[in-house]
Amino acid sequence: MRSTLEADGFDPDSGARFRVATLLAVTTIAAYALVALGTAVSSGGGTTCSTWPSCGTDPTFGPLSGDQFLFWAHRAAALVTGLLVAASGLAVRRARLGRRIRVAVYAAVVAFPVQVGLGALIVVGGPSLANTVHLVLAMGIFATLLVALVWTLDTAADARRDQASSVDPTGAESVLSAGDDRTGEKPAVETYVDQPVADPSVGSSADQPVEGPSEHPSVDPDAEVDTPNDGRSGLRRLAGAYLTLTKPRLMWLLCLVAVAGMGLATLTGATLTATTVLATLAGGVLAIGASGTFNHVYERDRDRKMNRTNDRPLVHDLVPVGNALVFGVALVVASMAVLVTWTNVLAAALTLAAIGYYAVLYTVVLKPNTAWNTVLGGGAGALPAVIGWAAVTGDVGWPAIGLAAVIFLWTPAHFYNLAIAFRDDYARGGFPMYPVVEGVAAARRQLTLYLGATLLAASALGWVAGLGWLYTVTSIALGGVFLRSVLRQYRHPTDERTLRSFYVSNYYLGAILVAIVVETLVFA
Ligand code: HEM
Ligand SMILES: CC(C)=CCC/C(C)=C/CC/C(C)=C/COP(=O)(O)OP(=O)(O)O
Repeated sequence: MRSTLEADGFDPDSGARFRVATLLAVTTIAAYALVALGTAVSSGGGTTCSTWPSCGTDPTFGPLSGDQFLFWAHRAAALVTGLLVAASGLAVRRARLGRRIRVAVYAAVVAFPVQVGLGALIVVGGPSLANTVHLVLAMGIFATLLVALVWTLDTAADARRDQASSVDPTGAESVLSAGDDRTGEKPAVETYVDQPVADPSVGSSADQPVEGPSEHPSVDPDAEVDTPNDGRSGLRRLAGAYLTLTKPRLMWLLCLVAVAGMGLATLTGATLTATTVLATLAGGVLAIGASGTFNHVYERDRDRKMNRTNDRPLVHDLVPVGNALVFGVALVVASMAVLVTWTNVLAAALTLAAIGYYAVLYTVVLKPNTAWNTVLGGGAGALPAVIGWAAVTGDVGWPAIGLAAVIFLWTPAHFYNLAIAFRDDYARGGFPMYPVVEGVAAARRQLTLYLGATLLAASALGWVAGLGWLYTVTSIALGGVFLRSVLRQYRHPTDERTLRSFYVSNYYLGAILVAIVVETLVFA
């Protein structure tokens, strides 16, 4: 039986496709390093290098300054990436991959020498427009390669499914198409059903004996705290229940976002005092606690239906709903009092908006009604960047908006991992999360593209804010780790790997935020 891919003139060997994908992945990560180094080089001042290609220095003798190191690293990365792009062009041609993949990779092959020419023009004193075009084209090359890579991985997974079907057209095909997510490697135990869940509101997959993600015991940070009858004294259990309502595990990263926003604000020359830092963090923690509490109250009936959340305090009446509401309101009042007293009205108003965004816009309007809930909901988590900046300066600035954009784009790359792993659970709860509505393959594609956009936004932020080598090196290293982690899901789409990407997403963001804080507050 000829597979559909063969009928379309494709090479049916999934192994060959995955090998091309590996080369494309390395090329894409190298292209990202090139973009990140490029933004660092152009924001670090164009005077360090005055000649091309020698940079006016000999790299083998004498210590290089930080800027010279970045210039040399940029040139070395350009050389390596150029060779990889050329090799990728040859590889997609030889593997007879689909037309759109070839066109995308060839476009990168053609654009690359143009980039080199523009780079040389900038160094020898070309117009400033050349700098902007150089940067935009670099981002375009990265984006084109990433899209080609995603298409290649998709066709490789399709080919693998086709191959598995043709090996066993009766049993395996039906198992794979109905129950597996395209891999055929470990059916039934750890892989996903690659089809949307038909009607999320009735949790259609709830009755299937799904093993793995939906039953995963450890990802819910609240699980141990909430478990009723766990032998703790009544008072400690009650305190634990109230603490759980505030969603404490989320706080460190959101606080780090706010501190990074404050750090960026100091680049304007504004002074940062210990009072501002402490008050912003205290007000922020109280605000996150308030919005988390309202989220628990509103979702208590759906939480009861989901394995991941059915041990939450309100599901077990550990806290009466009325008390939880009073607790939430008290936290809002305390947060506003702290922020107005020790920071400023703008920071307080933005925090109130963030509470409304998460507790009402996301929880009540978006989450139960649209698969866009995560994308649009990302604005809530992005606001702390602007809040931190506003607490220091009393206004809103571009670097803060740049950081907010990074968080906004990062959110789907963060949460879709969890949504994929727990898609049956979300379906049970009646939530139209993207993988529930559109299927796992589409969600993974989206998350990869959002990750690419996050990496580009992080580079743009480095450019706008003039961040230096620590931020650049951290972005490249952790960005590469995050991208690799997500790309590995295509080849090994298990819940374990998907959840690993979820945690890697937090480490990535945490690391670049720490780099911002160190560069702006420690190195300054
Ligand atoms: C629409 C936006 C977001 C959604 C839907 C989302 C969803 C989730 C979910 C469901 C969890 C599991 C923990 C739990 O049950 O409470 C989680 C964990 C977490 N999220 Fe997000 N998240 C979003 C945005 C953010 C943002 C903006 C940040 C910080 C900048 C963040 C940081 C974290 C952290 C630190 C964890 C804890 C991971 C751990 O258990 O160690 N999230 N997120
Ligand atoms: C300053 C301030 C108030 C900021 C608020 C921003 C905020 C708390 C963003 C986090 C969003 C988040 C972690 C949602 C959790 O998803 P979920 O609620 O869908 O998770 P669940 O399925 O576990 O309920």
